Amino acid sequence: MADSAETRKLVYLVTGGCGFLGEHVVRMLLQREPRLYELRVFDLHLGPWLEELKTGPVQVTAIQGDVTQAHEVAAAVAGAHVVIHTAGLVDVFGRASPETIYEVNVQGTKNVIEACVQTGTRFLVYTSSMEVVGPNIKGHPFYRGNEDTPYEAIHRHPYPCSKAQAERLVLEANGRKVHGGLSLVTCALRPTGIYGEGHQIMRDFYHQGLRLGGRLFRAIPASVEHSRVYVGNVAWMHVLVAQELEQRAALMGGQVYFCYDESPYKSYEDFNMEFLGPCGLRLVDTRLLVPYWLLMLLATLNALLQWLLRPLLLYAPLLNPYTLAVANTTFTVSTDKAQRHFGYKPLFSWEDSRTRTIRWV
Ligand SMILES: NC(=O)C1=CN([C@@H]2O[C@H](COP(=O)(O)OP(=O)(O)OC[C@H]3O[C@@H](n4cnc5c(N)ncnc54)[C@H](O)[C@@H]3O)[C@@H](O)[C@H]2O)C=CC1
Ligand SMILES: C[C@@H](CO)CCC[C@@H](C)[C@H]1CC[C@H]2[C@@H]3[C@H](O)CC4=CC(=O)CC[C@]4(C)[C@H]3CC[C@]12C
Repeated sequence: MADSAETRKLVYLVTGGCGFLGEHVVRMLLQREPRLYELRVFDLHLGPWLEELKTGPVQVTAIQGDVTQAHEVAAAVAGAHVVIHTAGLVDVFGRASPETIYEVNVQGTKNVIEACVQTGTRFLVYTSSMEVVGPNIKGHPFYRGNEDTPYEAIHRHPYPCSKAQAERLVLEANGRKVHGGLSLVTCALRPTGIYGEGHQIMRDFYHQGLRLGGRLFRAIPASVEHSRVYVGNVAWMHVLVAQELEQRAALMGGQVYFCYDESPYKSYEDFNMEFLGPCGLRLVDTRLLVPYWLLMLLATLNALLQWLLRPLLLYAPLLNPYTLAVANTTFTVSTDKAQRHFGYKPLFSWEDSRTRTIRWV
């Protein structure tokens, strides 16, 4: 029934569609959007897995392109009903320069907005981040907060600064007239730390644990809690928002939503052990041996080494003053805004999310 030509008429574009989150959004759209006629997957690097999707009832169009190039973005957006903009440079390790991070995250987002306006695309869903809120440079905890919780969102690092700037542009664009005279409807989703199949840092921790004889060493107190969210639920929330934006434009346009599910609040390391434990690793408590000041010293040394070695090679370890500060600051969200505004309920239970992630690791 859903495969008839009359029901399939929507064209979606997913930027960053070959990334960790983007791939899940693409697959979720194919499973859960029966009105889909064409799915355009736009990315700097296209994945070989896209080929297997081309045999289904939906026309899957792979577009190799760069969001920093306005003409490439406009060509991809032209004729799309909905754009889900997940493309971004996720770098808190100093791999890319601040200029490149801004170019991709801010200019890239500007290009997407302008392309919607020029070509008449009305619905834009932006993948923002919890990082636009915090943790801030003062290390203030954000405890069980929601979208309206007051918090001093002051940042210095290029990644959160660029995400905050891009999110503001997207929200300000809500209501702009697009080609044809109708209004643009935008909203932004703010995932907390995403985990699940394809989460590269989780694999890195796993391999590090194997190298250390099946052990990982606790560096952060167990009392520092983080919210985490399963990638399948983040993808589901994007699909649902995209589907509901037209009907609920007045309510949802210009809004931000944290992405949440039933994953437990835990420290970053304890949460990772939910998956790495069943894969044979154990977390050794060495916090009394490695006090915080020593970790900070190591993180600062890493930053110094990165700077000194930059002319010769790229030294970008996981530990630096910024990642240490994020890992060491409580950031948990507790909200039902997405449920109230567009009926979101997690598609995957915590048990499901955990099992799928363990299987992948
Ligand atoms: N991973 C996480 O925990 C979180 C991620 N986010 C956001 O979610 C989005 C997706 O992140 P991930 O999937 O984790 O990252 P990712 O790096 O796996 O995916 C990003 C995708 O964007 C593409 N891309 C990068 N530069 C591009 C350019 N100039 N033109 C076209 N495509 C380009 C990359 O090739 C990649 O496929 C990002 O916007 C990120 O800021 C938000 C919160 C948490
Ligand atoms: C001190 C180390 C000892 O084990 C642990 C270092 C862990 C860090 C690499 C991660 C801790 C928190 C992560 C960030 C957080 O989940 C929020 C994020 C949101 C985003 O939008 C992008 C990714 C990230 C910044 C994420 C990156 C990795 C951590 C800093």
